Amino acid sequence: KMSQKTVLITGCSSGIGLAVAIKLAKDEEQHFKVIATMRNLSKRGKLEDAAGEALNTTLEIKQLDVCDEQSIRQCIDSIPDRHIDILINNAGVGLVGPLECQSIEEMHSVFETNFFGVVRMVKEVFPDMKKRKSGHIVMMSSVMGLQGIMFNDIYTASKFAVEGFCESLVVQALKFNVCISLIEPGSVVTEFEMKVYEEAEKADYSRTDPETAEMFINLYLRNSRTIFSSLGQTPEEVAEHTLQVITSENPPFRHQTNSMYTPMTALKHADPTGALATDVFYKMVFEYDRVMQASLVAVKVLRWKAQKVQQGMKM
Ligand SMILES: NC(=O)C1=CN([C@@H]2O[C@H](COP(=O)(O)OP(=O)(O)OC[C@H]3O[C@@H](n4cnc5c(N)ncnc54)[C@H](OP(=O)(O)O)[C@@H]3O)[C@@H](O)[C@H]2O)C=CC1
Ligand SMILES: CC1=C(/C=C/C(C)=C/C=C/C(C)=C/C=O)C(C)(C)CCC1
Repeated sequence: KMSQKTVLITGCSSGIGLAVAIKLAKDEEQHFKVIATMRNLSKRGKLEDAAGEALNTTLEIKQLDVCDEQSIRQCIDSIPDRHIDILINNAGVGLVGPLECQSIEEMHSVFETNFFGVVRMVKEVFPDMKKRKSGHIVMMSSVMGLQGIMFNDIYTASKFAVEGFCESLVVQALKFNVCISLIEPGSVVTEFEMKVYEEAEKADYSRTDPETAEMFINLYLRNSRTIFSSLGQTPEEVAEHTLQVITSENPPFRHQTNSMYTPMTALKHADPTGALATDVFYKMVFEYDRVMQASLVAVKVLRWKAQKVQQGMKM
């Protein structure tokens, strides 16, 4: 029987982090001891409810803010021998909109969480893993860690930073028998989406020109909603992929969870000048808007039908 592995996950108050924590804690063979962390323990209710019997058996909740070195140190020091087998860097925030409407402080805070949050965690955990000659570090990256998407300039840059960081670190890690994996979901239906829309609603569009504001609201936001409702995965689907990655005999360095996004991330490799990727995105946004909307509706219908068939088979 496989021995129990200690898994520390960041950002477990909602969404993907919560789903991964629950998935691993409810593993039938109890392969995992989950340390589900969140920056604000007053938000623990949802995780506790979902955990049920797993709470305080295979799942333990601890405070950890990826932007606060002291809270990271405290949390990890509280773990017996500081022994973490698998670290899942999930905590992250989004930011959408025209650059001119965003303050440098907001941008800093995206990088503090999405990039430096990962760096702080890895800095604290990697040396122990190297000493033990074992361990696995997993990042919740994004397809936006591979391909930029209009009006996600800063968020995309923060995920590219994570990808570059890992690409560099992975070779050293391999020498110490430590694995690194980047999980790259496309759109996932979580509070993430709502949070960025709410921020977008509060934004001051007088700081940009009317044409840009119009593009953001009528092209980006509208298409983005359609994309989430047609291509969006559930956090449980991403959790299933995460389980596959951490239990894999030979864990992949990169893993996309939604094959619908794979062609989009391959464009830059098909044409190193970058013209193909830029051209395809330009056309999708400005010329084939209606074709794209129509095909997304078709995808939605097909997924809905597939779901019905699946439900039918279960009965
Ligand atoms: N939703 C999507 O479409 C996609 C998301 N991702 C990535 O998945 C990850 C999870 O996002 P998702 O579940 O969708 O979004 P949610 O907003 O549902 O969850 C984000 C989590 O991160 C936490 N968090 C934010 N800042 C900090 C911090 N400083 N310290 C600790 N925790 C923090 C939040 O805590 P709090 O409740 O306190 O704010 C929350 O628990 C992110 O890294 C995101 O970039 C990747 C691809 C697609
Ligand atoms: C594909 C695509 C679009 C939007 C994609 C979106 C909105 C993806 C969201 C991904 C997320 C949220 C990843 C999180 O890390 C556009 C620009 C509307 C039109 C062109 C094609």
